Amino acid sequence: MYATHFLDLPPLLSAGGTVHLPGSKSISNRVLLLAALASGTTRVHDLLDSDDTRVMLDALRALGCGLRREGPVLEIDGLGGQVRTAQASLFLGNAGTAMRPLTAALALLGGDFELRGVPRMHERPIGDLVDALVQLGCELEYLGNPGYPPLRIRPVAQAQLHLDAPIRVRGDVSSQFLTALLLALPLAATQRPIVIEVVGELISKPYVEITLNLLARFGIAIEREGWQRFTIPAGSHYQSPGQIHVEADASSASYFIALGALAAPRAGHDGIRIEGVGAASIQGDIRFVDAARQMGAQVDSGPNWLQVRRGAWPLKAIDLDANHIPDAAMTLAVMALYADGPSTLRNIASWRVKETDRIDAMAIELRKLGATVEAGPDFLRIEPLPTGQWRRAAIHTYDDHRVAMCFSLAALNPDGLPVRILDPKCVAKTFPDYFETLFEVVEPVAVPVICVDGPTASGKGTLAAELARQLGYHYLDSGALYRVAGLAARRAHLALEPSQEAAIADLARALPLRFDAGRVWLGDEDISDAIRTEAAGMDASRVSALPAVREALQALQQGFRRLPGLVADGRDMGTVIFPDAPLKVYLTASAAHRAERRHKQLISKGISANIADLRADLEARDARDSSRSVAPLKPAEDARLLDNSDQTAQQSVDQVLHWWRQVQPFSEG
Ligand SMILES: Nc1ncnc2c1ncn2[C@@H]1O[C@H](COP(=O)(O)OP(=O)(O)O)[C@@H](O)[C@H]1O
Ligand SMILES: Nc1ccn([C@@H]2O[C@H](COP(=O)(O)OP(=O)(O)O)[C@@H](O)[C@H]2O)c(=O)n1
Repeated sequence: MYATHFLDLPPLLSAGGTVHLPGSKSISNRVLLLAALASGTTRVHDLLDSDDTRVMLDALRALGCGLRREGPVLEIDGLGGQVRTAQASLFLGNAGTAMRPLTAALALLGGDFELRGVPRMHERPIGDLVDALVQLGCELEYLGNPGYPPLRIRPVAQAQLHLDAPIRVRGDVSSQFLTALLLALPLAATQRPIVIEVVGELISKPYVEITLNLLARFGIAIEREGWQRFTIPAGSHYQSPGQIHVEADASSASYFIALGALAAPRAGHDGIRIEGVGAASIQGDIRFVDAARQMGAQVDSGPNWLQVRRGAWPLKAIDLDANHIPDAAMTLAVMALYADGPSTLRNIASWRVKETDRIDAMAIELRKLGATVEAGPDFLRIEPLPTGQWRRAAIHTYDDHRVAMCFSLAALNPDGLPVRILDPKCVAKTFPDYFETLFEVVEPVAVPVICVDGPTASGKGTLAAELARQLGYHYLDSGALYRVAGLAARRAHLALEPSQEAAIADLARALPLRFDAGRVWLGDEDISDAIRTEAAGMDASRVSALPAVREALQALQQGFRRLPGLVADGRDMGTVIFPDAPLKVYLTASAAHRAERRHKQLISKGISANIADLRADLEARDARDSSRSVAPLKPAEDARLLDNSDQTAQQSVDQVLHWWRQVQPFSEG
């Protein structure tokens, strides 16, 4: 997951390959609640691991459910319809799929509970559900604004509930209210049937279908008359099915279906293959496939897989009532930029009460890219964005995972512009590794590299590692490779001189080297400290003067150039290894400053050192690095010089980030 302030997606050229998607959020949280209410133990396979499922699991744990993880399987001991903990305060983040059903279940279970979430959760309506529960005789109280969480629930005896008249609930704001009642009311249907009547037109019916489907798996067969009247039979009892598999998330699949439809084919691949969800899915969002086909995508499917290729190009404009695929339809809004005419998404008023007001959010961000968009109370109309008119935009994501994911598709723009996604970690709600998964199947125009070259102890490593951290880029400490080569040669008793050049190069080519969490491994040995001594630096400088050794390490270094970008530090990053890098920095500081820094660094590690010796050593190393015949230490012609003798490390970082913004600007407005 990228926990950076922003993530810059380089322009993308093509896509192809296979993706395995995480489990569906809607199915995961329903299954967790049903397993918790049921009698018996349920083994849940392929559960989604995300913010929303985590808050649900924390809540169930607090309610006294036994939860055990066995590798990829989660075992849940059901409460059998009885509370174990009669009092709890539960934090449910921004998870509507936890807040709504838990409100209903806890109101019926009997206990003293408080339910809270993040500030946005306290702006998401729950009044219609609370009204329905109060009608029934449950005791709920608003702790903040009426109609919204946080809530207080007090115990009531089942005997006090009014279950004879049908329970009426509005269906036109969120289908989650009905889902919550359907999931929870079997608790009270042991003696008599319970009828629920929907007031107003029910939206998002497919999500209710998921609910009914999963209730059936847990032994509860709801009778339905149209979408208006639901009867929970007398004697209903939740029974664990023993094992249950969570399908991959069909809404998450929408980004990859769109990718297959939008991207040019990637050499050696046959479009995008999506594993874990397909034609047999119980999720309503699988019907996104129909919409994508309507826009021109070629989609083949099996029960639990999809294969998507680009068909019509440009895509065909669409005019769609998207009420049946509210979440996935956001992806269509971005696809519409690549269509042959204006597209309209209708009947999407529910977007306004999701993680954010999604109609406004989509309109504002699409306009930032340069698009012409009309936003109505319950519709969105998007004009295609022609070549030459795209703009470099920093996309605000409103703590809404779907905004972040669907705007990543803007990186396929024909103008070859990068896209900045602000607060990329918001994808953790349903798909923590979304960007990593995307990067596995796309081919960028070029992966950006920032090179930091310069003499020893100028602060290259410090600067480069911090830049990489802030940008979410990979980091290459190329000096470490020469240090390891020097160490390996020493251990092999090879003289570090030209007579042994071929042997050292062979050794370097076959190094079983691994970088992991800031440590350097050679085979099974952590050699991070062994290569950091001054003697190891000298040895590195010696082997690095041998052309065959440099040659042997070249491909290894270039292999670090992976999405979303790379910061590389060394001596010849800008001159030899990445000559096309868009930003090259040549970092220097006076010999006196550098000797002093190295001295402090060594002392802080408990290694005794003498400034005069260090200075003599580093000047000798500078001389050798600068005078060698291959890849001598010198600034690339297009490098920006930075003398940081009088700067703090933070000032150097700020300076380079400033240059990077000049090279790669984004408009925020
Ligand atoms: N701009 C700076 N000002 C002061 N000290 C710095 C600066 N940059 C780095 N340092 C310190 O200098 C030492 C050497 O930096 P390092 O990044 O290891 O250099 P290099 O990779 O160029 O050999 C470190 O202890 C680091 O904290
Ligand atoms: N790209 C690189 C990186 C390091 N090196 C060599 O490897 C030695 C150690 O590099 P380093 O970056 O770890 O050294 P410091 O600058 O940290 O002292 C340098 O003195 C160079 O001789 C190189 O030749 N080319």
